[in-house]
Amino acid sequence: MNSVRKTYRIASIPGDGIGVEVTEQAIRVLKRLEQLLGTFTLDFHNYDWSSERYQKTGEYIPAGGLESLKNHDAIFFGAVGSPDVADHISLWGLILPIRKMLGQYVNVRPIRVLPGLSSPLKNCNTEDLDWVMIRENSEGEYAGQGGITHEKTEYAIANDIAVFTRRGIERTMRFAFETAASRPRKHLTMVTKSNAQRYGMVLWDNVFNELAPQYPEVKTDKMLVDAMTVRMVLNPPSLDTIVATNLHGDILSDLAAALAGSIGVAPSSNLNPTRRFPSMFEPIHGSAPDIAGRGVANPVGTFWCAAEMLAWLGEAKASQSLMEAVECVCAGGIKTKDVQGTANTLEVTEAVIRMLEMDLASSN
Ligand SMILES: NC(=O)c1ccc[n+]([C@@H]2O[C@H](COP(=O)([O-])OP(=O)(O)OC[C@H]3O[C@@H](n4cnc5c(N)ncnc54)[C@H](O)[C@@H]3O)[C@@H](O)[C@H]2O)c1
Ligand SMILES: O=C(O)[C@@H](O)[C@@H](O)C(=O)O
Ligand SMILES: [K+]
Ligand SMILES: [Mn+2]
Repeated sequence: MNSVRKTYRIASIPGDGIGVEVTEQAIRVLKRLEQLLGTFTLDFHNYDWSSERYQKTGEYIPAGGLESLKNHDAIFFGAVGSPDVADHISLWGLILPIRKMLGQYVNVRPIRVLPGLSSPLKNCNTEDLDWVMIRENSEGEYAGQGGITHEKTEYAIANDIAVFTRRGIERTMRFAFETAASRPRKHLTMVTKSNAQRYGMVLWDNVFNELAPQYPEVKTDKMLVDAMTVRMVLNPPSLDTIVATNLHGDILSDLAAALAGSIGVAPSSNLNPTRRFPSMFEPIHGSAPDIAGRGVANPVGTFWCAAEMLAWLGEAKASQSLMEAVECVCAGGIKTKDVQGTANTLEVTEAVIRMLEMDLASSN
């Protein structure tokens, strides 16, 4: 059978700090995988959008930049944030405009205790923590509405308005129900704070309750976000798919990653499910200035992102091979310090490449 070799145009935005370190290594792994499989080409275009660039030019994204991202099949992102730039400037200068302007309205954050890694929780094994968090990715406290007046006076007044729209909620909830339905346990937990926030969060709950009957195969429950933190820690096996607002999802996904061993292993997919514009794949962690430049960052979260990106592009075999190689390397104890290992970023990367070579070279 003649199969057409597909080419995917990938925009890479390494960003700042360890974002640059882990992205570089993940691209090496992806390029080796491409060579070994010989069934597709990943055509990377590097964008130097970073805090350094902002300090030089006054902008993270140059004029026309967002438009040029639209000419890609996917975006591979590292992290943004620098001790030299206020965090709200960097976030709103780079990552949030991409999420918003490219319609990436859900942020999918799967997490598991990978083989060879351990949870800080007692008796929490691989099969006990296997979740996927669906984070609303366009509104809530991140909607961008708000302001400050009487700044720098004793009458300063500031607000960030939490915005919830029926449309924004419904598209996220539908994605969450579909995700839950596609998983063996078919269980969806909705996270809310509708006891204190009586408008936006009540609309959030109501849309969820209205949609639930349309997905009869999905079992559901509801958690107030404070109690959710307790359940995540004390009863991880009781959870499967989770849907949360932008801010709650941001916070709970860092907790989830820590419970699975480290923030350094957790991936995220900023998806535009309509596929009108490209989706963006990035580890959930930030630029980690405390360890940047030392070559010790855990690249596993970014490798997992690479696997998620391949799956989204339709390269299921490549995605699976990559994830299997990453899991074998973790199981073999080649791990960074955050997951109780002694290897550095490069050593983990090279071990993953060797594992891919062993697995795939023979089959081609
Ligand atoms: N989407 C993004 O790009 C994104 C996400 C989160 C934070 N940030 C930004 O990153 C900067 C730092 O934020 P922070 O310190 O709150 O969060 P962070 O995720 O960068 O780091 C939190 C802690 O986890 C550790 N860590 C993170 N990733 C790791 C990895 N791969 N391997 C080993 N250890 C790892 C760090 O060393 C640090 O101790 C800030 O400017 C923040 O705004 C950006
Ligand atoms: O707040 C955010 O959305 C990001 O900075 C980051 O924390 C993330 O999790 O993507
Ligand atoms: K990131
Ligand atoms: Mn976060």
